[in-house]
Amino acid sequence: MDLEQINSPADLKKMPVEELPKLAAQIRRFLVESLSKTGGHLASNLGVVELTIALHYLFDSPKDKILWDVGHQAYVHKILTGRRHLFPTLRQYQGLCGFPKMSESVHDCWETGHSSTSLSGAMGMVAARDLKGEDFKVIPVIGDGALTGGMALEALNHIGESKSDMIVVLNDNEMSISPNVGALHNHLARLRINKSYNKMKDEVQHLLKKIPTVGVPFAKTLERIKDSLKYLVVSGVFFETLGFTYLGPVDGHQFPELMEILRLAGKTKGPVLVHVITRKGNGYKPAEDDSVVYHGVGTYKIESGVFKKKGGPPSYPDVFGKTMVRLAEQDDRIVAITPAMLTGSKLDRFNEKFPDRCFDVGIAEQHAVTFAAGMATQGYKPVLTIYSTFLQRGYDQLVHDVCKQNLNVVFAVDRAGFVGEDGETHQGIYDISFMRNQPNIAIMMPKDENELQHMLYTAVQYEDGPIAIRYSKSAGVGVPMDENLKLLPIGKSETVRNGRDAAIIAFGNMVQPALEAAESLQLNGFDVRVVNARFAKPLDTEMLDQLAAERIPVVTVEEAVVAGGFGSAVLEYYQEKEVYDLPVKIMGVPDVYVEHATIAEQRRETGLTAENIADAVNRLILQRNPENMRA
Ligand SMILES: Cc1ncc(C[n+]2csc(CCOP(=O)(O)OP(=O)(O)O)c2C)c(N)n1
Ligand SMILES: CC(=O)[C@@H](O)[C@H](O)COP(=O)(O)O
Ligand SMILES: [Mg+2]
Repeated sequence: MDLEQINSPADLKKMPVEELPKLAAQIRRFLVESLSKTGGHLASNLGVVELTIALHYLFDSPKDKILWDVGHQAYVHKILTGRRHLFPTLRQYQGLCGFPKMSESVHDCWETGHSSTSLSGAMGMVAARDLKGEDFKVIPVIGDGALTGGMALEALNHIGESKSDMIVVLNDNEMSISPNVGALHNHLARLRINKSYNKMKDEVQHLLKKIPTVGVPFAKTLERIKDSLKYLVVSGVFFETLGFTYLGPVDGHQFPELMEILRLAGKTKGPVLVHVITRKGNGYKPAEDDSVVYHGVGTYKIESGVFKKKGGPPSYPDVFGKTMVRLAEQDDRIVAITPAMLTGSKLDRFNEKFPDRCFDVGIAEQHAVTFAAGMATQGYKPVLTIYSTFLQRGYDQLVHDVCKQNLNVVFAVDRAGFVGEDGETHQGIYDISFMRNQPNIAIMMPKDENELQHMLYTAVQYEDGPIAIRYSKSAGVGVPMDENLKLLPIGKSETVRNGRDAAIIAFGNMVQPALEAAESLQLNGFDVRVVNARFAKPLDTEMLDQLAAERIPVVTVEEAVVAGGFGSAVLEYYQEKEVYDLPVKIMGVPDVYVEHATIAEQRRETGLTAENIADAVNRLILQRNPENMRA
C-alpha cells in the first residue's frame, strides 16, 4: 500500500506494520513538496510523522479523541484523515485550515491555534465521558513548548488528582519556536538523558519506601538520592508526583518502541504521560539544521530550502526590532520581554546586543504581563512585545497588575489587525476593545513604519502609566525613515489631507486606504479630509469638536472589531458632548470570525478596502446633500 491509498485511519490500519516506515517517508516527501508551494508550519509537522501514524494506527479516531495542542503540527493528522488532496489550498481563502477545524472533519475533535489548551479540553472530555459511563480514549498531544503554558500546568494539576484514564503524549523536541526555555524544559532535559528511566525508577521507589514518612529526613534522603543519581535522577517523578504514570522517554521516530509504549499506555489505568522524543524538522535537512527558521515558512526551493525572496519596504516588526536596539543603546532602563516569540517579534538582534535585558519567559503571557509590571515598579522601562492575539491570554494581568497600578509598561502589540494565513485564532482585532476600557492606558497605532519609530520613542519616554503601540505584521508603506526620532504629543491626531465635504478619521494602517479613498472621491468632485487618528485613547477631542463645529460628516475606519473599538470611542465622545445631529459612520470588522486568507482578502471580506471606504463616504455625503447626486 502507498500514501495515495490512505484516505482514512481505517485504510491505514490495513497496512502491515513493517510498511509504516515507508509510509512515513512518503508523508515527509509530500509535506516538503506541498509546503514548498504553499508555505505553512513545516518543521513541527516533519517532527510528528511517525507519532501521528502510530496514534492513528493504534487508536480509533474519531471514537478515540486525539487533540493537537497549538495544532500547527496537525498536517499529518489531516493527511491521514482524508484531506491530503486539499493541501494545495493550505491556509488559503476558503481552503484547508492550518489548524484543526471541526467543520473539516469528525477527526478534528478540538480546535486549537493558541497554545496549551489541549489538556484542559481533554480533561473536560474525560470528565464528561466518565459521567456518562462511556468508553473511549482521550489523547492530547502537547509539545514541550506548549507545556510551559500556564493552562497546561493547571490542567496537569487537575488531571493528576482526578485519576481519570487519559493518555497525555508529550512531544518533546527541545524546541518551542526558538529553543525552549524554563525550568520545566531543563527538567525534561534530564529525562532525555536518561534512557533507562524505568529501571532507575524501580531502584528509587525501593529507596523511597525506606524513607521515614514525613519531614526533614524525607527531604534529606531525597536530596541524597538526587545527588547520587545526578542527571539520571528520576526527575520524571515530577509527573508521577502529580499522579501520572510516566512512560518513556521513547524515540518518536522508531516505530517498534513507539508502538510498544503507546500500546502499554492504552492498557494503563489512570492518567498516563508518554514522553516522546522527536526532532523538529526531521527528515528535511534545512529544517533539521534550523527549525526556528523552518517553524513557519513561506514558499521555498525544495533542493536548497532557499525561500523565495519577498522584496519591498521593511515590515513593521522589522522597524520595531531595529528601533528597540537604537533606543536601548541610549536608555539602560529599557528591557524587552517576549512570551516565546523572540524571532517573530524581531528581537533577535536586541537579544544578541543586550542578553541581560531580553527576557523570553516561554509560552506564558499571563506571567509576561505581570513580570513586566514587577520590573516597572523598580524603575525599569519594560517593553512587552506580544502578539495582539496572545495578549488576550494576559488580559486580567493587564487590568489588575498594570493599569490599576498605573505602571510604566509599554505594550508593543505586534500582529495587530489582520494576520492573514493564520486565520481566525490569530487575528489581532480585539485588543483596542479590551484595552480601551481601562482608565489609565494610552493606545496608539502608526500610519506607517516611519511613525512607528517615533511612537516607540514616545512610548519609552512616557511616564504617565501604561501605553500600548499596536502595529501590523505586514510590510510598511514604503516611506522614508526620519534620521531623528521625535516625541509625539499624546492624544493628538494629524490631518494628512484637507477637505470640507466629509472627514475620514483612520486609525493606524487604515490611513493609507483612507487616502486612496479620498483620492478617488476627488474624481467625483468631493473634497474629503483624512485624519490620522494616532490615538484610540486618549482621543483628540479638539479635532472631534472641530469636526462637529464644521458639521462635517465623519467616517471612522479601523482594522479591528467595531464593538468597543476606535470608532465606538468617537461615538461615545459625541454622545457625551450631546452632539446628536452629526452623521458618523463606523467602519471596522463586523461580528464574525475572519478565517485564513491573505490580508487583502480579509479586508475585502470585511469591507475594509479603499473602495468600501469611498463608498461609505459617498453615501454619507449624498444622504446629506441629495442635490450632489450626480447622474
Ligand atoms: C498562547 C500562545 N502563545 C504563543 C503561541 C505561538 N506559538 C505557536 S507554536 C509555538 C511553539 C510551540 O512549541 P511546542 O509546543 O514545543 O511545539 P513544536 O513546534 O515544538 O512542535 C508558539 C510559541 C501560540 N500559538 N499560542
Ligand atoms: C502556530 C503559531 O501560533 C505561530 O507559529 C504563529 O503562526 C506565528 O505567527 P507569525 O508567522 O506571524 O510569527
Ligand atoms: Mg517543541
